Amino acid sequence: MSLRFTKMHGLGNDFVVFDAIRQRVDLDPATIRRLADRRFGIGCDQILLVEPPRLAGTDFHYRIFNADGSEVEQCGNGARCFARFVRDQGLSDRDEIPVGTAAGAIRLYLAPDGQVRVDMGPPELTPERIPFQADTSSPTYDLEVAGETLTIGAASMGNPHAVLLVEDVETAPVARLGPLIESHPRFPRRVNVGFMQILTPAHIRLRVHERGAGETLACGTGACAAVVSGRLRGLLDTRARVSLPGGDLMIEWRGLSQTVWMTGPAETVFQGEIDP
Ligand SMILES: N[C@@H](CCC[C@H](N)C(=O)O)C(=O)O
Repeated sequence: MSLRFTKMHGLGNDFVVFDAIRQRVDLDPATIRRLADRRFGIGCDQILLVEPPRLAGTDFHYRIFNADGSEVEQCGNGARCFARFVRDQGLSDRDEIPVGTAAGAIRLYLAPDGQVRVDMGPPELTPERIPFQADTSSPTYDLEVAGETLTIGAASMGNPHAVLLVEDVETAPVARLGPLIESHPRFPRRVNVGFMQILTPAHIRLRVHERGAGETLACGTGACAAVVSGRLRGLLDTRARVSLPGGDLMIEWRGLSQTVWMTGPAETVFQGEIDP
C-alpha cells in the first residue's frame, strides 16, 4: 500500500509529513525508523501525522515521532510545518489554527510573509512534571555527568529540555555530553539537551542534541526552553533572537505562567509516494 508524503523542514530540522485524514496511515516504530533513515529511507529527524481533531476547540490533531521510532509530546519546528502543510494541502484556509498534540492544544498563526507564529503555551517548571528528579523548582540544578558537575536549567515545553550555558557553541561538547544527559537517570523520560551561548540579552546561539534524533540543525521547543532558562537566570530580555545552525527563530516570553511565542519559517521540499 503506498502512502503520499511531503518532505518539509523548519530551519533544516526536517520532517516527513503524512496526511492521515485523507489516507489511512498506520506506522509501527520499526517502519518509522526505516522511513527516517537517511540511507535506506526518505530521511528525516521526525515524522509528523496530520489527523482529525481529538480535543474540543481544535481543528486538527498532530502526532510526532522521533527518528528512533519513539512518539513524543511536542515539536516546535514541526508545528510551523504542520500549519504550512494544512494550508498548502487545502485542509484549512484559516490564518489561525488551533491544533491538539499529545502535550495539549497550541495555536498557530500564518503570517502574510510566510512566517508562522506559534503560541506554545507556558513552560512547565515543576520538576515532576518536566519530568526531572529534584526536590524543588529552581532556575538551575547541579547534574553529575561522567564525573563532572554540570549546571543545567530544566523545563518542559510539552517535551523535556535541559539547557547548559557554554562559552562558544562551536566548541561545545554536544556530541560527548548530549547523549549522556539525554539518558541521565534523573530524566526518566530522557531529555533534549540545549547548549546556549549568550551573545547579548537579546541574542543567543544554540545547538541542540535532540532526544531520539541526535543533534539537529534547529529545535523549536529547544529554542523556547533556552530563552526560558536564560530569562530565569536573569540573562535575557523578554524577546530574543535564537541563532541555530539552520537559521534564526524569534522567541518571546514575558515570564512565569505566560505563554512562549515562537516565530519562524516552514518550508516544503518535495512530495512523493512510498510503500512503507
Ligand atoms: N525538533 C523538535 C523537537 C522534536 C521532539 C524532540 N526530539 C523530543 O524528543 O522531545 C522541535 O523543533 O521542537
